[in-house]
Amino acid sequence: MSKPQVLFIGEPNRDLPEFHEFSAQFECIHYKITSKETLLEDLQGKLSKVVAIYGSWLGFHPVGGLTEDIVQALPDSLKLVTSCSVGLDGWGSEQLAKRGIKLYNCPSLGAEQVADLVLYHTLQSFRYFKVFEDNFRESGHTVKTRSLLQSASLDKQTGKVVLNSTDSSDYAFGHRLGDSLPILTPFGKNAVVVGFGSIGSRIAKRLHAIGMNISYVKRTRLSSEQEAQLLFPVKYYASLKEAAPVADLVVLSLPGTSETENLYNKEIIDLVPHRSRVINVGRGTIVNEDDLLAGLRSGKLSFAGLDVYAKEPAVSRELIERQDVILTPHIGSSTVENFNDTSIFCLRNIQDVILYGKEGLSRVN
Ligand SMILES: NC(=O)c1ccc[n+]([C@@H]2O[C@H](COP(=O)([O-])OP(=O)(O)OC[C@H]3O[C@@H](n4cnc5c(N)ncnc54)[C@H](O)[C@@H]3O)[C@@H](O)[C@H]2O)c1
Repeated sequence: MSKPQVLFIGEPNRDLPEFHEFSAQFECIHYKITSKETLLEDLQGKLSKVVAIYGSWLGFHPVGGLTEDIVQALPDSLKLVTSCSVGLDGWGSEQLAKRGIKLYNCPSLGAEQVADLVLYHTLQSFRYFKVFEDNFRESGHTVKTRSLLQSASLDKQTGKVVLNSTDSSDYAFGHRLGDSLPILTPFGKNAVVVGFGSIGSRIAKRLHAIGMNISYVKRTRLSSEQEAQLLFPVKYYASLKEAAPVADLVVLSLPGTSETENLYNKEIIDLVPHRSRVINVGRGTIVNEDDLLAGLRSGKLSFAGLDVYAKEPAVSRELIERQDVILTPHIGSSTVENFNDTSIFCLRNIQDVILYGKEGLSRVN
């Protein structure tokens, strides 16, 4: 008897024992999406018997996501689509539901990793280690580097450090970047974590560990038992607008939805303290990048740490060139452990639904 066919539009780790078991049970079709036309043709032709799609991380993004026309072309045999990602943008959840096809994402298996990245951005946001390192690599001299940066200035308009080459020989402690930017410790400063789910709560734990006071914004407050279980003190705010006046640092760890679009905008930037900082690991649409850049140019904001972007995968040139902005290419959860864990989660869901008649975990439609 022939094995049920599963379409892989992204690669799992084929060395995993779980994949070996899976490939003994299923006919695995490894497929590269080249164009929408070819995909639509193949779905009606050589892929017309697949029972499940392993969507991996990228899914159908190369052809603009699981759009209505692709969903309509999916074979009647198809029972489920799995995504390794938490985010649901581009996965055609509602259209799939209309055709009776189940969509599964992965729960936040990489939440710890995303929180690690926020810790990195937070340390950068107060200490500017990267600016020091970049200049140190140029000069190869510890005191000279600190002296150069202490006598430099940060051009707020461009976000670039402008070195003053005539004054670099005096001893400098390294506690200032030019006249305008003091290097501060995060210890004792206020972090406002917006979106207090799997990732947000782990971010809070790390930022508490470096001495920050933690406030959180969530639609509904945690119960007093849930707050006690965190094992560190937290303050609740019902909205970012209410929390903004205390926010030395705002961390955004929310999904990208119509409700969260432009949540961090000029109105919020006007409310935060002078030299406030922002880190976004949620989705790019949450930050109004024009307002963010205006905030940096005016000096109201002293730092932005971004892992996600409004027009991802593209990033604005001005963000790239500014030294008061640290950019990472959407790698918050990108570790081998998370890659493998999410693969195994998706493979199990396919086995459970197709072979064992179970419901599967983390169904989203
Ligand atoms: N940068 C990365 O690599 C990376 C990796 C994984 C997830 N993410 C993003 O992080 C987001 C959060 O992930 P998670 O695992 O913590 O999800 P989660 O569902 O556990 O938590 C999301 C939290 O946001 C809250 N929320 C949603 N809308 C809100 C609003 N309008 N106001 C206040 N709170 C709101 C929810 O109530 C929930 O507490 C994901 O949706 C995804 O977009 C990014």
